[in-house]
Amino acid sequence: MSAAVAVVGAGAWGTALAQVLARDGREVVLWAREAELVGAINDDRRNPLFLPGIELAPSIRATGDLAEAATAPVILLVTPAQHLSATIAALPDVAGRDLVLCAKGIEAGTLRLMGEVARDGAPGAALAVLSGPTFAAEVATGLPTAVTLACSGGEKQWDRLAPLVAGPAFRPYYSDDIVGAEIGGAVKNVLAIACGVVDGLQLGQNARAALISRGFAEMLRFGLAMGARAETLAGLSGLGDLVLTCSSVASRNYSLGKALGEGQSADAVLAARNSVAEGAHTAPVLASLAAAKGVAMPIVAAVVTLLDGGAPAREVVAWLLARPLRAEQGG
Ligand SMILES: NC(=O)c1ccc[n+]([C@@H]2O[C@H](COP(=O)([O-])OP(=O)(O)OC[C@H]3O[C@@H](n4cnc5c(N)ncnc54)[C@H](O)[C@@H]3O)[C@@H](O)[C@H]2O)c1
Ligand SMILES: O=P(O)(O)OC[C@H](O)CO
Repeated sequence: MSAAVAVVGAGAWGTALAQVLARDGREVVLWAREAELVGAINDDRRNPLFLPGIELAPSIRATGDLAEAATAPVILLVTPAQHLSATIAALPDVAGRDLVLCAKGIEAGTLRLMGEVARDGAPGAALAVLSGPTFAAEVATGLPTAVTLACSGGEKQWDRLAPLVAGPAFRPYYSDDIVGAEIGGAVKNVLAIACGVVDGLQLGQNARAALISRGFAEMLRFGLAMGARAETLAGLSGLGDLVLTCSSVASRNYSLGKALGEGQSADAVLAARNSVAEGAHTAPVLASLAAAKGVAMPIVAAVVTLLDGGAPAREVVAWLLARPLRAEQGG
């Protein structure tokens, strides 16, 4: 008999989500791309590559067989955004299943949001997006948080998914705004890099707060142009995750930005990591998409310049501050 739920991707977030779903002995199948992780999870109850130091629930069963994971009626897709399309293409037919998208990013080249990638790759599946302020290590140790669970299938789909996802310390809130939930998670990663730069340059807490606020204005402008609802962007998957990710070195995106502000190059920082910093991939794609929609996103443009090594961080900040004065609200 197949498990009630499968998690595809055993990085930090997929492993933490498996831990949430596996409460009360529920069997969860966790697909790991790395063969050594299958043994480590099944035999040692550990994920030493991506979530070290956490003992995993006994009802999590790792597999290296994607087809086996795909037999579950509910499948959480937790690969990095740039690998979602290839992962879906490798799945057997998942028509009629619930696919819960958990990656936060926009696909390079095609400029597709994760929902578009999944709709194209798995046309008959019922899509949902799970997104919010969720550092994997905190979630895996049972610290409380709340997320947006946006369901393309409306309340009927929510009734299927919410009881699976919700736990004593993991509280989903219903939405039907798939695009809004996706955009918050993708854009906040780029803005977190910018916040890290501000802190790497030691520009002060006022500057960080100002940047979060002006960054949110960019997220809102872009989101509205893409068809998102303002209240979704102001919720857990938008502002909530932005505040989290812009405030802590536990964020891979923020810590990348901090290193840039301290004078390191993006290439050097990323080459030393095995974990993903989605904002580095999303930034140029987001800048292209915003340009195509006629949406001004100066902070995002500044992050693109910094990631490319196009100018020193202090110069990029000076450029941002010297832009023409304008009204706080508006495009
Ligand atoms: N870590 C978190 O706290 C957290 C929280 C919420 C959302 N997310 C999102 O979840 C997604 C996954 O991030 P993560 O933190 O679990 O990853 P991670 O940085 O912990 O691990 C990297 C992951 O990338 C996978 N990978 C590498 N190359 C691949 C390929 N060619 N095909 C498929 N998979 C490949 C690895 O197997 C591994 O699962 C990202 O979009 C991230 O933004 C992460
Ligand atoms: O470590 P980050 O920057 O990828 O952030 C992780 C999560 O998205 C926080 O919600």
